[in-house]
Amino acid sequence: MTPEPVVTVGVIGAGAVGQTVAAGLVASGLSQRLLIASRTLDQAAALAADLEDMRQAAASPVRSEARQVAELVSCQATVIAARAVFANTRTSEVRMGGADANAPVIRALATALRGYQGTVLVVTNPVDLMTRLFAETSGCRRVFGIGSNLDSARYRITLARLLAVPADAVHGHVIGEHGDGAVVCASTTTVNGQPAAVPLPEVGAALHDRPGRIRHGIGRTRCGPAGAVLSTLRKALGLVDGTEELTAEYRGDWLGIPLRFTAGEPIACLPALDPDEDRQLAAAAVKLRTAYSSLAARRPTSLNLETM
Ligand SMILES: NC(=O)c1ccc[n+]([C@@H]2O[C@H](COP(=O)([O-])OP(=O)(O)OC[C@H]3O[C@@H](n4cnc5c(N)ncnc54)[C@H](O)[C@@H]3O)[C@@H](O)[C@H]2O)c1
Repeated sequence: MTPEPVVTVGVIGAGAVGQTVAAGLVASGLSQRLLIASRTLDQAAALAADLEDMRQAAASPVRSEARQVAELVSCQATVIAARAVFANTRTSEVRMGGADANAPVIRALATALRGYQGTVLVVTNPVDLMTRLFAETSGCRRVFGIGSNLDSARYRITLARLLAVPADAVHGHVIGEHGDGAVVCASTTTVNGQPAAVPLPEVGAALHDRPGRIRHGIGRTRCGPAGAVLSTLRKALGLVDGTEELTAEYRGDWLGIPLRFTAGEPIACLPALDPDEDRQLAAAAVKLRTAYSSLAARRPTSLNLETM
């Protein structure tokens, strides 16, 4: 009998999100091996040691090792959760506040992983721009951004709470930007298979406030994005079929769109939109296209590891 192939997942960035994703991978056994890279090898080695302790204590089969970024080319999938050191003082368009600081990090990682054949999941914000930047700089084919699936998960639990129904009775998507240009697909949302009356102002306010409340309480959002990463990895690695709302190229723009994965292969499946949702999606596309062009037009600053 031929042995089962070993699935190896890479995680870049040993901070709040990277740690939570990595711990989720060790706990779930979704992959057999985990390679960690970060700004320094010492940082990656520290997280790998902590994860090895977890493996031993929890009797998990998943081994963790520290590596340089370029060595992650052997991984079937790689998660990018790196963040430059900068103070984000924005109170609106908060995620966009990371564009200039994080772009050089993403460019450097994309250059190191040029030609990579595996799946790349970008978490770094502003995720719609950073996903496109990584894809265009690296030339990698399978690059997706995490964000709209987290928004969709938050939408479903929020609507379930507002309508006093179980969360798994709610089906509906949030697409467009992972940010202020998110589009709630209310017209196709169902509860127990029936069209739902979505209280859009309450839903919008809850979606907008939730990340800030989490950050205020525990410093960073980490478990929600990690859940969205693990759920996407299962589909992208072909372990299960299903739909995730991910940043991907769609009709020339990069934004959050539902992708249906079958045996690991994605197909875009945009739900029917009413005229208002259609307008909002078009506005999100223009906003992201414009922000990306102006990011590309600004002179790339060289990556200085000492200042990160
Ligand atoms: N898309 C989403 O849904 C979502 C949700 C939460 C957070 N995020 C984003 O994820 C990113 C990470 O967040 P965090 O809270 O884990 O940040 P963090 O500051 O806790 O960790 C960032 C890590 O990246 C490492 N790093 C910095 N430069 C690097 C480089 N050049 N190469 C490799 N590693 C490098 C740092 O050393 C650190 O370990 C942020 O941009 C954040 O806004 C996105």
